[in-house]
Amino acid sequence: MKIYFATGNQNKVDEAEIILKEANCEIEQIEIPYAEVQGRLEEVSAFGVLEVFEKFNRPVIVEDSGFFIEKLNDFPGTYSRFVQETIGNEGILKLLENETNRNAYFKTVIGYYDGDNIKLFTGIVKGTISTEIKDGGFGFAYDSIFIPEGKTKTFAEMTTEEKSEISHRKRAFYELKNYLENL
Ligand SMILES: O=c1[nH]c(=O)c2ncn([C@@H]3O[C@H](COP(=O)(O)OP(=O)(O)OP(=O)(O)O)[C@@H](O)[C@H]3O)c2[nH]1
Ligand SMILES: [Mg+2]
Repeated sequence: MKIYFATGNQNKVDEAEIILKEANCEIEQIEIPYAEVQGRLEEVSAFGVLEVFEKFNRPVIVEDSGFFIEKLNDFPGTYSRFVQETIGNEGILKLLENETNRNAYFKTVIGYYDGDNIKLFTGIVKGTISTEIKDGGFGFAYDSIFIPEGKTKTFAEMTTEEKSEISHRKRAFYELKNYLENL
């Protein structure tokens, strides 16, 4: 089955392809921009997929993800991209300097629309923020400061395949796959 994925983020496409490889799903990235409403991930994905469908007229998905830090009241959340591009991981580590509560999680919400009904598929992975940047050359954005629970390496120290075994994106795309297989 082919899934059209409206995103400007190649990292997401690469991970989705790895996640769905053995499910004979083909991912085709389409570059149809959409407004990201100010709100929760669910709202960004729901409004975004409607806007993309209006222009594309075929079943399509969008994905909105965010990084949520417990001690900072779930900051940066839906502003993750802006925060990554401004203060970056060094800034996040500065905000958490000498902080013992380093709990954080990634969340992905995929919005799917085929003209009939909108479906949202969610994936969450909990973990902690490292005390220093630990970059093994993999991943992107916050991956080099995020240690998923039960692991000792950051996402950026794991290969994309290893990350995609447990990531928020894996969990959301598997929910989508299961839904599409039973359509
Ligand atoms: O370390 C990370 N590991 C991940 O697995 C991950 N997934 C998303 N993000 C970051 O969170 C923001 C999402 O924003 P986002 O969902 O709007 O994506 P985006 O704007 O990059 O692409 P698009 O799909 O909207 O075109 C952006 O800063 C992404 O870099 C991640 N950071
Ligand atoms: Mg975005």
